[in-house]
Amino acid sequence: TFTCSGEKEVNLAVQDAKAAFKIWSQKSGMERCRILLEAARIIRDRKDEIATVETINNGKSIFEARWDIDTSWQCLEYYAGLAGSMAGEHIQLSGGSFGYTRREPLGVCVGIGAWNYPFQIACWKSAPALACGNAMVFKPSPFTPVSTLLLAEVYTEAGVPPGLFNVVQGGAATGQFLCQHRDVAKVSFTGSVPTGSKIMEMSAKGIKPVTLELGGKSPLIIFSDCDMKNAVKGALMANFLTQGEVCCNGTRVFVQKEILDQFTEEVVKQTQRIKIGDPLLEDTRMGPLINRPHLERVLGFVKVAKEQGAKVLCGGDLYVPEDPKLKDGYYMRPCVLANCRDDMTCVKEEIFGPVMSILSFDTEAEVLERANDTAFGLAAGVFTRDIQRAHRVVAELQAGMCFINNYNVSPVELPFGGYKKSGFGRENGRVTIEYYSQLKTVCVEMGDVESAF
Ligand SMILES: NC(=O)c1ccc[n+]([C@@H]2O[C@H](COP(=O)([O-])OP(=O)(O)OC[C@H]3O[C@@H](n4cnc5c(N)ncnc54)[C@H](O)[C@@H]3O)[C@@H](O)[C@H]2O)c1
Ligand SMILES: NCCCC=O
Repeated sequence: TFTCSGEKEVNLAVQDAKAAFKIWSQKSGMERCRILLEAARIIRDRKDEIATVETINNGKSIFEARWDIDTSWQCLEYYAGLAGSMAGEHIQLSGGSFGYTRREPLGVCVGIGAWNYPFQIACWKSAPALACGNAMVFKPSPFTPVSTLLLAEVYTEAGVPPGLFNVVQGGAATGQFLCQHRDVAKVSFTGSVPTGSKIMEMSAKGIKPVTLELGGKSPLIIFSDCDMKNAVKGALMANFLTQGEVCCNGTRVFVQKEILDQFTEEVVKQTQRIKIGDPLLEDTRMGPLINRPHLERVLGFVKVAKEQGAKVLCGGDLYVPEDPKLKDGYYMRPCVLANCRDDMTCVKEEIFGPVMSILSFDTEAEVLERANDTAFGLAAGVFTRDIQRAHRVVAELQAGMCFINNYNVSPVELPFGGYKKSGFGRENGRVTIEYYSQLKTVCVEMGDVESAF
């Protein structure tokens, strides 16, 4: 049980972060690099312990939580590597005068996280922020408050100044205090579209830049010339990681008519094999959903899908594990829906649960139009052996993160983020440095002032 941080605690956290910023921002990139590398090493060494905490925090399988922790320390390593090479430009002007640019940190940045990847989100935000010389106050979701505290412990042990990475706990009210705080220079948010819109509004009042990593309803397009085995594996990866609670999931699975039956049969077979149960057991691949209201919401989507004419090929109902201690857990069986149409609720709205909707298509032009017919634009995927078609199709897809012949892999070297209502700004990759720093231009006169007066 955690106490929500109120205005007083938020003020203290920001004040402390501000003091730490003064020290941290004066360090050289190489000094910051060494401390971030040490933090990455500590996470790697404590991987099993942190993954266990994450599983208890969120409910995802321990198998998957370990992947999350890997992409977390890798992110710290990646930005540690960039910290030492951040530099401006020197620009020669006439008469020996010149200009130069300095890449400077923003100050105290705020990170606000969702509950599906608590530790990973905190790392994906704090690593580039700290690498650029900023401080960060982070608020995890109140549904998953625990693992981010371990990250604060790790940074402290690695040698960052006290308060450089501060954690406050709470929900909307705490988040609002953070966004409205006058000493906060930037807000990086991961969560739903409606909350993202509120964050942007609050930040606009203080002219604060924002990064918004929001929801999605991403298309996965399977052409008839695909490698069937990989396409089926890709569809499962696109729908059932973290109990389907993944922002970039490819939940609209468009399958070319010629292979619809074969693909569907294989997907259903594999989905029914997913081992559901105690997420701390090594062979479990799907744990419980985040909480009871969310479970009921997801089951509600399946009910509406049936009413609108979809056919449930498997799952979509409550699952009660044999282990009596799990009988009240928020489990459901992963669901595959067939006979879906583009106008159905299950195809239009983000469900954020283990529900795959299969749709059929005839031609490339048709599927592209249907795939892009959404207000979201987070991710998209295509399976085909025709390499020209693969690149032609992704060039047309309105999504920030596109996969060819795979889905939901997260190399930290690649920028991640959305188009349209799925947000803007990026996490990971070199470009994210731009979102956590500002450019100062210095113009140097080597001669006399040429005055108009
Ligand atoms: N694009 C991405 O990278 C990404 C990653 C993970 C999750 N998501 C999205 O997140 C959503 C699920 O997460 P959620 O239910 O935690 O989202 P949410 O929007 O309900 O909450 C996200 C965070 O915002 C805080 N918050 C809520 N109201 C706030 C307010 N008015 N002011 C400030 N902070 C406020 C919450 O306490 C939480 O920490 C899904 O839509 C999912 O797609 C996106
Ligand atoms: N591993 C990336 C997941 C982000 C979205 O939920």
